Amino acid sequence: MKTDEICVVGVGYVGLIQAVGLASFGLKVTCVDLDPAKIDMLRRGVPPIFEAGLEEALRQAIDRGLIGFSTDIAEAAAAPLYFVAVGTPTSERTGNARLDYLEAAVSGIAAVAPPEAVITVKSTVPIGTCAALQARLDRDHPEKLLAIVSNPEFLREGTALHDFFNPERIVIGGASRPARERVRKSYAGFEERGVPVIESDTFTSETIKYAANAFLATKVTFINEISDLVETVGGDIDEVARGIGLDSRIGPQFLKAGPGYGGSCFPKDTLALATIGRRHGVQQQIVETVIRINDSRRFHILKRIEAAMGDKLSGKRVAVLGLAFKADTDDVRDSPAVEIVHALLEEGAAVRSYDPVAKLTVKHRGYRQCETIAAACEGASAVLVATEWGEFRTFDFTAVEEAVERRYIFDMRRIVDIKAPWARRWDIERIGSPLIRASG
Ligand SMILES: NC(=O)c1ccc[n+]([C@@H]2O[C@H](COP(=O)([O-])OP(=O)(O)OC[C@H]3O[C@@H](n4cnc5c(N)ncnc54)[C@H](O)[C@@H]3O)[C@@H](O)[C@H]2O)c1
Ligand SMILES: O=c1ccn([C@@H]2O[C@H](COP(=O)(O)OP(=O)(O)O[C@H]3O[C@H](CO)[C@@H](O)[C@H](O)[C@H]3O)[C@@H](O)[C@H]2O)c(=O)[nH]1
Repeated sequence: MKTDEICVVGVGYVGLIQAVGLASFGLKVTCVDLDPAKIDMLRRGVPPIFEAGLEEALRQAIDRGLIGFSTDIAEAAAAPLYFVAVGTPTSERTGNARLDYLEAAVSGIAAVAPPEAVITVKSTVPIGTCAALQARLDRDHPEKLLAIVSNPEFLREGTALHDFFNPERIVIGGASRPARERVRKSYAGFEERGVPVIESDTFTSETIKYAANAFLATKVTFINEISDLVETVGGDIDEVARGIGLDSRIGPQFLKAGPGYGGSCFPKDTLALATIGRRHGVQQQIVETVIRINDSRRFHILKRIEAAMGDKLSGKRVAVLGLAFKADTDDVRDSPAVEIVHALLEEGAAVRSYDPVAKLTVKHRGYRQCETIAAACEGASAVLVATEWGEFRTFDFTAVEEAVERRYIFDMRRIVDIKAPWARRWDIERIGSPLIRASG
């Protein structure tokens, strides 16, 4: 490896995008991941995740000879710059983010890295983590003068490559100015385009990441509560959202009412922030309330479905359209759709699901994954739209009218076309709206 090369450790949703993105700038990137199956796929140019544009970008990087893959960190032994993007999942015991993957990765890097190498933490980590890692490196490898830099990631799944190439800001935290500078240089192209760069200490940069996610989760939770109100008092939640979102102080994004936030980040990061607050005696009351409201939302949805189905789900068949936590991704981590599938099965319902890309590994007599919307709807007493995939927006439910047991849709994403001719023949209930009965 040449000394101007970069090593990315942990090539999941974040690391792989980072690696492919940096390679597209002409930088030479070595990717290291513990998972041999993932590395094997990547070597063959096959992305282990579903993400728009990723396959093409990966193949280009391979063809240009700018990206390599390994399960062995020693193969990246001369890199002056490392990016670490390993998972930091919730600890069941503490509620905080687990750091064992990160600590193992940083120890592995420190053992092989050349002197003065920079280890950049892209993983989302509890405030104080980077300072603690720096202290550990200074103690265990004093002769190497290794530097930790915090560089949180803000990409969204489903638009990850687009977000990598169009960041709204770059945050670089670290005690060492030359180390921050080295990370900053790898993003030079963005800065030339006017993307703001925030340089700070690591406490600030780690807090920015948690505060951003907690704020967005709060915004979603706020509109969901207003949506509950609209369901009862009347009105249209999408118009309410538009009406407030046009106020530039509020902004239009993250005001789509739905089943509650999910995914691998918001639930984990809000919980971690609340835990960090408590640990430091500074309770984050807004975030704690947001978590509580969001957690109870799935129960609220289930109650509405139960009420519409005559209070008994046992023995009934439900079609669930969508499994991913949102559209355009295959990620099912903390997916509201998946939680609803589990809840329905627990209530004794039989569930058939369909998702264009996401797959579930649930083994249950009452559960079947289908290859088409029509197959999922076969014999259903309720059709639940759980993820906002484009094909559900345009689907003509005339095609399944004869196949279903009852023409009833519960739309958790407010995307089915209620103005379409077929919609008059169905009972349609949506988050944020009262039941619209079939008009014949
Ligand atoms: N997914 C997102 O949208 C997103 C966005 C911003 C930030 N983040 C944060 O980035 C981090 C990574 O998230 P992700 O979704 O990419 O996770 P992921 O689970 O998709 O990928 C993590 C990868 O790290 C590998 N790994 C674990 N320990 C390793 C080690 N010691 N050496 C080498 N590889 C190792 C795993 O095999 C896995 O492939 C998390 O902290 C997350 O909170 C995620
Ligand atoms: O108006 C909205 C917007 C989002 N959501 C839900 O909120 C969750 C998160 O959505 P989104 O933010 O689009 O997806 P993520 O890929 O989880 O991205 C978030 O989490 C990442 C990991 O930290 C950050 O990098 C991103 O900036 C941050 O948006 C999902 O369940 C969405 O369905 C809504 O219900 N209504």
